[in-house]
Amino acid sequence: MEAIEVENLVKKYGDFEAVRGVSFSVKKGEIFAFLGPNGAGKTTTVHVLTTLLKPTAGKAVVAGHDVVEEPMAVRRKIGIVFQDPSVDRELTAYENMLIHGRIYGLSGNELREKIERLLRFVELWEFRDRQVKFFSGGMQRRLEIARSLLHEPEVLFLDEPTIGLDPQTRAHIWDYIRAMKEEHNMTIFLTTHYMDEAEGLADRIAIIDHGRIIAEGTAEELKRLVGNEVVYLKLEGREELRCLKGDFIRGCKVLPDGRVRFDVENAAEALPRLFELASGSGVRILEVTYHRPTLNDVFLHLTGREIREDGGEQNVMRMIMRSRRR
Ligand SMILES: Nc1ncnc2c1ncn2[C@@H]1O[C@H](COP(=O)(O)OP(=O)(O)OP(=O)(O)O)[C@@H](O)[C@H]1O
Repeated sequence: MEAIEVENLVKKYGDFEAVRGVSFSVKKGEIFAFLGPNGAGKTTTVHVLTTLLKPTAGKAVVAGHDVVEEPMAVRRKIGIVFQDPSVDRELTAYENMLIHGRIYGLSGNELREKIERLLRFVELWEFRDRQVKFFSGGMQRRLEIARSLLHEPEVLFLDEPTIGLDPQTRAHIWDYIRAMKEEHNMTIFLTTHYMDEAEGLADRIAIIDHGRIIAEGTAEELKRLVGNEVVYLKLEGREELRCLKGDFIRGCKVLPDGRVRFDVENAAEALPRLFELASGSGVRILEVTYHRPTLNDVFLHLTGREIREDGGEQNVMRMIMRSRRR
């Protein structure tokens, strides 16, 4: 069954089309990532799918309900972790959980047990009575995740879940996300501009740019769009023998620095075969390097631009500015 189905979704702000006809579907139990640079339309799409914004055109069905026709039914079945912090900083972690649970009609022992289980899950149980304003950014994000799980959503939306966090905290949050999928078969839709996050977490990735999906597939499928993997060998031996011949070698070029570049389908599989060919031809291998395309190469290949890593910093600055304004 599809947990999310989106057809030709369009969202305009005035005359500006932020989402320009996107279509995709996400299967139940799948982690699906929207990967794209700042301003690509990721947050806008999340806001439409979570019923916070009405689409200008197109159709979106989440957890079996149309986002325009049955917004309340959608809301009951989804959890959201926003890009900007939304927990109450004056309250304790426990109080934040309690209020959120009550909004969803939970109470008594059931609510208390869930809060304990979830705060333990995100390793915040011992800090439950501390006001959130004394939490680090990572602790706040973990609390937001715990809170979003209180009503056992079928589909969880995470908008840039690790933006601005240090590498160790990011790794922790990735573990929680994987555990939610594995232990609860939860469908997770996440947006990110971090390629390692999309690659490390998502079963499938849609690359979004200027409001359009420009490619979709598993990380491996996307990388194949770029074409070959490349092995560079520094060889010692007769020059005319350096372009080793083999049916798995798609191209070979001697570079000005003396290294030889081999285009192959799969570098890991090609390496031992290149070693064999070299020793058979009496050529000695002095140095080996290889390059497998990254998702950045895919983005570059498709758009001619890079997904800029420093976009994260811009976002962090924006978050700081926004929280100062509050
Ligand atoms: N309320 C709004 N009014 C006008 N334009 C908007 C509004 N919200 C977003 N936009 C514009 O729509 C485009 C898409 O924004 P969106 O926030 O969806 O992108 P994003 O991919 O999530 O990027 P980011 O991670 O920076 O939020 C951007 O050009 C943005 O400036």
